[in-house]
Amino acid sequence: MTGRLPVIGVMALQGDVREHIHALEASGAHAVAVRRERELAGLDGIVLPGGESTTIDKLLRAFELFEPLRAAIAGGLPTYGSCAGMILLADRLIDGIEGQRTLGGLDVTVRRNAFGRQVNSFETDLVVDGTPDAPQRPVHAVFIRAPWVEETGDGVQVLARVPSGEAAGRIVAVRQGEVLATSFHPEITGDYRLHRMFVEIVAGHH
Ligand SMILES: NC(=O)CC[C@H](N)C(=O)O
Repeated sequence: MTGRLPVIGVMALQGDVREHIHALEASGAHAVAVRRERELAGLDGIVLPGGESTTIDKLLRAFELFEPLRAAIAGGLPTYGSCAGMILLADRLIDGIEGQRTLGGLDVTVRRNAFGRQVNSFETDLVVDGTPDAPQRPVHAVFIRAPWVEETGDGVQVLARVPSGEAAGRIVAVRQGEVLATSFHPEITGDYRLHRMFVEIVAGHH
């Protein structure tokens, strides 16, 4: 794709869409909001932002975007899901609400709201394999009613685990081919190394 910026969509049904658009634009991509099936055409990659996965599931169906997006991801569209986006990418979900569906694409089991009520939201520094300057420079990770990855399939690389505390060792960043997911929200910290990593995955895909 020499000569042009990769075009990366941000699913814009709910959640922190603007922050992801800003992070992508700051990371060498052209970012566009996606609400309709036709807006999937011509994308080199897509980001599924955080928000509330049960609401996003309903909106995906209301906007008739569920099936086209599922098919695009299954067809190899590079995808990055953060928090609720990680839930949407999970092939298997624990603690979803009744009837909640996921788009799938990532061979993992994800536990929704995994960190429990006491530690609903917290922040920690962690090393994310594959980010620029890792392991010397950890990523400051913000978790908001976050999921974790309970189990990974064969082709899934674990990029980060919670370093300490009650949830020490829990998997919070994974990659499978061109699909990337984090339990946390790098779009709100001003450190865009995860977005840069995703833009590089997208650029390398073509
Ligand atoms: N910050 C987030 O995206 C939270 C995810 C939310 N708990 C859900 O189930 O979708």
